[in-house]
Amino acid sequence: MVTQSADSEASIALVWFRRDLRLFDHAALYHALKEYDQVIPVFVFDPTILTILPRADRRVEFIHASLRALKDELQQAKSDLVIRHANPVTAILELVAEFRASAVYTNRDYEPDAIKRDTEVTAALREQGIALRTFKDQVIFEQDEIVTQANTQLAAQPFPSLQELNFEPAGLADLPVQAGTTGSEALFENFKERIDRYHLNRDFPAVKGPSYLSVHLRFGTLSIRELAAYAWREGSQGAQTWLSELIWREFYQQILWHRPDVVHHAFKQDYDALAFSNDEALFTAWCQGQTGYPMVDAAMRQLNQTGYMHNRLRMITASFLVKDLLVDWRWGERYFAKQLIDFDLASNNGGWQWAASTGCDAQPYFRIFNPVTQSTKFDSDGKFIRRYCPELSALQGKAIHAPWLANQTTLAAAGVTLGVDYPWPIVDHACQRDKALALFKHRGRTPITSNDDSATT
Ligand SMILES: Cc1cc2nc3c(=O)[nH]c(=O)nc-3n(C[C@H](O)[C@H](O)[C@H](O)COP(=O)(O)OP(=O)(O)OC[C@H]3O[C@@H](n4cnc5c(N)ncnc54)[C@H](O)[C@@H]3O)c2cc1C
Repeated sequence: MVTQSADSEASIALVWFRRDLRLFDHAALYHALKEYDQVIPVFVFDPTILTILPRADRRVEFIHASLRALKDELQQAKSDLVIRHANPVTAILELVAEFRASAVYTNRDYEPDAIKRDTEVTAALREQGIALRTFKDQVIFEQDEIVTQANTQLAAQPFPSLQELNFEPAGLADLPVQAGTTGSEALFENFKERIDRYHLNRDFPAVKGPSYLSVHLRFGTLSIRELAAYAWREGSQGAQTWLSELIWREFYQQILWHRPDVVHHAFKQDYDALAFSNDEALFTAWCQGQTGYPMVDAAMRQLNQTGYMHNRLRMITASFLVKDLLVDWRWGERYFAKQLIDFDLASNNGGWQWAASTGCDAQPYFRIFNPVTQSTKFDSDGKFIRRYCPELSALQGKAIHAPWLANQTTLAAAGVTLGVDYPWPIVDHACQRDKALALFKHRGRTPITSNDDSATT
């Protein structure tokens, strides 16, 4: 498919992989293979991004393992992946010179920093008379394209270890997350057996309802077109609901593209003035899963332990942080960004602004999730809570959702002493809800009363 030892007559293009770590249905690769005699696949680890990450980062480990798989696949096709650890502008220019390439093909990335990087690379390449050709690949409404083309042998290229990149393993091997296209294919095959029941099961964190494909969508170890086409063909109610979720992802990517200011500001600009109290102790308790609200705590511990959180729980914990703890949604957004393996700027920002009622098409501010009602509704027998809050596992009945309401006998029978084994609630929901309503209604102006129209869900 791909060659390095270019003969002087052959036309050569680089294909620059970024968040599209696969060979199947890859727009830039498809076009490069069609238009050039020889194609050199390359990947660049950008030190500017890597240096701000912790040394053990599950995402870096996922990318590293997915690159290993991509490289193996290319080597089986008598090709290879060329990897550099350098500033992308410098690295791409050097690779162009090294391989005497006359074009660079890549798939578009819509994040503001990526757009800036690509603008710089485009300008630097233009000075050399080289084009950076970019393609839509991450979005749904694009044709399916299948890549098959054989070519000559490529000399073996080195593969840097995590240590050489100044990282260490972050425990990915202990999680049910398999990198690369092998991982995405196995998950997707499994999900196909469940897709028809997706609309029934997707909201219950103790049930294997969703696809768990988000990390693969994030790093392009599967094709969004393949998923959308499958759901469309399948056509069942479950498949249609799932397709609409894929479209939410698309929607948030479009928002980020058209309104890059949402990275730092509320989409609805008058909500930028919200005067959150930002209590650091409350924020820390939320991060650590020690709020005294079992559903919130189980969710935060799932995030901390696995790098994943169920969608229903992302909504509950985000709402709790903003509307119960009165902490700025950007604090929570940043914490999720650090912890989620599937962290995606567009979806994370969109999800947080939705929950905080500051976003486009967000839930109205007076809809405030009641964490106990949500818990009773979506984890009725407490199975999910018991998995992540084992100290509560012997609590029976409704007490699992609100231990502080249980009588002393029930708590003692379950071996739970509040304040010792498990925290008392760090805030009173009813009281905080009134404060949140007043805060949102007056948006930074002096609150007068909290006698608002409201709804509780
Ligand atoms: C506060 C908050 C933060 C979030 N942060 C992220 C994030 O950083 N990265 C991320 O991929 N998703 C994020 N989401 C969206 C959603 O929670 C996850 O995509 C989903 O839980 C991933 O699990 P899954 O792959 O099993 O989803 P499934 O239910 O199987 O859905 C399939 C795919 O559709 C897309 N999708 C589903 N729901 C949404 C949604 N509400 N918004 C955008 N895309 C969606 C995802 O790509 C997902 O993989 C966030 C949601 C909220 C409320």
